This record gives sequence, structure tokens and C-alpha cells, in this order.
Amino acid sequence: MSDAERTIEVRGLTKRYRSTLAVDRLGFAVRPGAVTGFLGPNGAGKSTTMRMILGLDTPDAGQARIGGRRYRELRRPLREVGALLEAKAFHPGRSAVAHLRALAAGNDIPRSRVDEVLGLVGLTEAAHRRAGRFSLGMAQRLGVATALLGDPGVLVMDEPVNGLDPEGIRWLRTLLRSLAAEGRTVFVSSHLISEMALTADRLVVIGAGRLVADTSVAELSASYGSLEEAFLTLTSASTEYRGSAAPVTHERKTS
Ligand SMILES: Nc1ncnc2c1ncn2[C@@H]1O[C@H](COP(=O)(O)OP(=O)(O)OP(=O)(O)O)[C@@H](O)[C@H]1O
Repeated sequence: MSDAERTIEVRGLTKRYRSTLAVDRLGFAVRPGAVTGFLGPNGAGKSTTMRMILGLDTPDAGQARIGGRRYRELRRPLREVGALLEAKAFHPGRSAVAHLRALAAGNDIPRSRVDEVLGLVGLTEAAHRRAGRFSLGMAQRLGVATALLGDPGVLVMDEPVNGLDPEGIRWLRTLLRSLAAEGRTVFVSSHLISEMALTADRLVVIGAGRLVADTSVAELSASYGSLEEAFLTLTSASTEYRGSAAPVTHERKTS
């Protein structure tokens, strides 16, 4: 897979739910070889954007493409893009191994890969337990295993840190960084700035559905003194950070 095939591109992406403009003409690119954090306060539009990237929601305008194609046009989606959206997105009566085997069988993925990913996320011992009884942290690990099942070049994860304990958070951070170091595209949302400061190389920050920054973690924290300061300043005023240029203030949307 070439770098272009692993690039996520969002252009003019817009989504409205009745009176709420959830995503507003959003544009950015996520490239391979780095962890890109997707930051924004609660309700900023992160999940909606990720759902549109993954073809689970239809944009009202604009488009999201992976390697130049819409998610729905991908020939072997699980092998190209791994997704983690919400924890516990599996049948509660099924064991972890049964869940992964069913997905592998339906997507032409060798059965041996199931044991591999269970090992990778530390669920080998719990593989035969009913997934419905998993703790939130274990469910997140199963979600990560599911995302990695097809050995995809692109990973899209919505708040994967949720429910993990400190050891789990460190484990996930190391895993995401190593996946990026292997040349994969890793796009991960969070509202935890401190965690993103440790995990991400680049940041796409949104506020009220609009892009407020698309830059490296180092540059953003250097410009504002700290990443927390940058996040709070940019998202509260919906100002746009443009590298060394002065921040540009947008009118706030009142929809
Ligand atoms: N299915 C829906 N129907 C109506 N409104 C929705 C729907 N999904 C999202 N919204 C609204 O769109 C906006 C963006 O929501 P979204 O979940 O994408 O934000 P988020 O950045 O992921 O937030 P959080 O960090 O709280 O998960 C919010 O105002 C939310 O209430």
C-alpha cells in the first residue's frame, strides 16, 4: 500500500442534525507514519466526522476519502481500514474469539490472525469468556483487536482510551505509536489533551464543527505555552491556528 492509499482526506465535510450544525465545512488530511490526534470539546463533531469517514453517516456536503475512495467503495474494507467506534459493539453472548472468528471468516482473513490479535491486546486468557461480561477496559481491548484483525494500513479510533486504567492507557499509547512507526495512518479522537500530548505527533483540533488547528503537537504547544492553553484558547473562541501566522477569528455559529 502506498502512502497515498493510506491517506485520509476530508474536504468541505458538513453534517446537520435538525437545528445542530454538527460538522461545518471541515477539511484536513491525515497521513501515514504518525499518530494524528483528533481533539475537540464535547459535542465538537469528532464522532460525527469519524462516522462519515467510515461511511456510517452521509454528509450533507463535502466528502471524506481514504486513499482517494469513499469507505463504501473499498474492496476489502477490514483489510484497509480498522475502526473502533464504541466499546461493546459486539454480541454480548459471544466470546471474544467467536466474535473475531466470525469477522475473519466473513472477510477472508486467516483464522490464525484471531489468536494473533487476541495476544496483541492481552485477551488470550479471556478469549473464551462471554464478551458481554467484559469490563469496559476489556471491551475496548476487544475493539482494538477487531480494528487490527485485517492488518489494515489505516486506523480510525474514537476515544479508545475511554474505560482503560493507567496501565491500559500506557499500553494503548505504545501500541498506537508502534502502529504509526510501521507506516500506518493512525487517527484517534480524544477530549483528553494531556493524553494526546503524550500519544500524538500531529493534531487536528475542531471546535463547534469547524477546524481550528491542523499542526504538530510540538508547534502548537510551543506557540501557546502548553497544549492545554492552545486547546482552551482555540476551542473557546473558535479561532483558527495557521502555523506562524496570527490566529484568525471566525464568527461563532449560532445554529
Ligand atoms: N444522531 C444525532 N442526532 C442528532 N444530533 C446529533 C446526532 N449525533 C450527533 N449529534 C449532535 O451533533 C453534535 C456533534 O456531536 P458528536 O458526537 O459528533 O461530537 P463529539 O465531538 O464526538 O463529542 P463527544 O466528545 O461528547 O463524544 C452534538 O451537538 C450532538 O448533540
